[in-house]
Amino acid sequence: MTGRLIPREAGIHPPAFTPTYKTSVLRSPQRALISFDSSPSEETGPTFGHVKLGALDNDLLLNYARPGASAIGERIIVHGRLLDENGRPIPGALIEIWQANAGGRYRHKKDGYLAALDPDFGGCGRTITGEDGSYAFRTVKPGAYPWPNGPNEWRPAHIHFSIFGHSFGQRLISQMYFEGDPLIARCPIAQTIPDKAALDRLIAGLDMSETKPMDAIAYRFDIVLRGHRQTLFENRPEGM
Ligand SMILES: O=C(O)c1ccc(O)c(O)c1
Repeated sequence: MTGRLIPREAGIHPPAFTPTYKTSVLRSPQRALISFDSSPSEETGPTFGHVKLGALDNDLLLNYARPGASAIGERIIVHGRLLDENGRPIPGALIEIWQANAGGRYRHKKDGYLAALDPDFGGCGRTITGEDGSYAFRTVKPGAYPWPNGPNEWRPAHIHFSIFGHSFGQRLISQMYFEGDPLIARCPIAQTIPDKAALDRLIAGLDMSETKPMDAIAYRFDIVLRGHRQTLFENRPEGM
């Protein structure tokens, strides 16, 4: 059964044109947006259940490391659940992450930051959500890094997330921040989000219950795919 894609809530998502985040200026549309009804190309999508992931794909501590080695940095577990706007789990969705290393440097040819590359850290991982929508990664806490948006601007520690839900229109790309980081309040990218509660939902909380004693600290990050569902649920009236 297919259903309409529900448009984004404009008041929650950051506006495209935010001059304090300089690169948004050239990237943002110059004309008013036009809305089209969704069609099968948005309402269908790939299914990932058949994709054979590698055993270490969700383990960034080891997936780029030399045999016997492990990435340098604060060892963390990032876990949570992928939910629809009614709080129901979304199973079988592909979650991909990418991030800087513990020193704040990406393994990317365009990243020339002074911090050293870690030979045992690549910075990319992927996983598929379980039946209960749950997912987990093992990684290092990324470092903050400077960027040329202004004379002295630093990105808070963050992990990039891409989520493929059950239709192409259910794609979400976002960033996860860490509880207690004073750079979040100073970040022009995070501060493009007009709604304080919506920004709070991008901040993972320390989760002692999933921490592995003497091994890794855990953060919980639940992801809610709002308003883009393909499948209609029985208790959800059409058009809601
Ligand atoms: O869009 C950008 O310009 C930009 C710059 C630095 C970042 O860390 C980032 O995630 C985006």
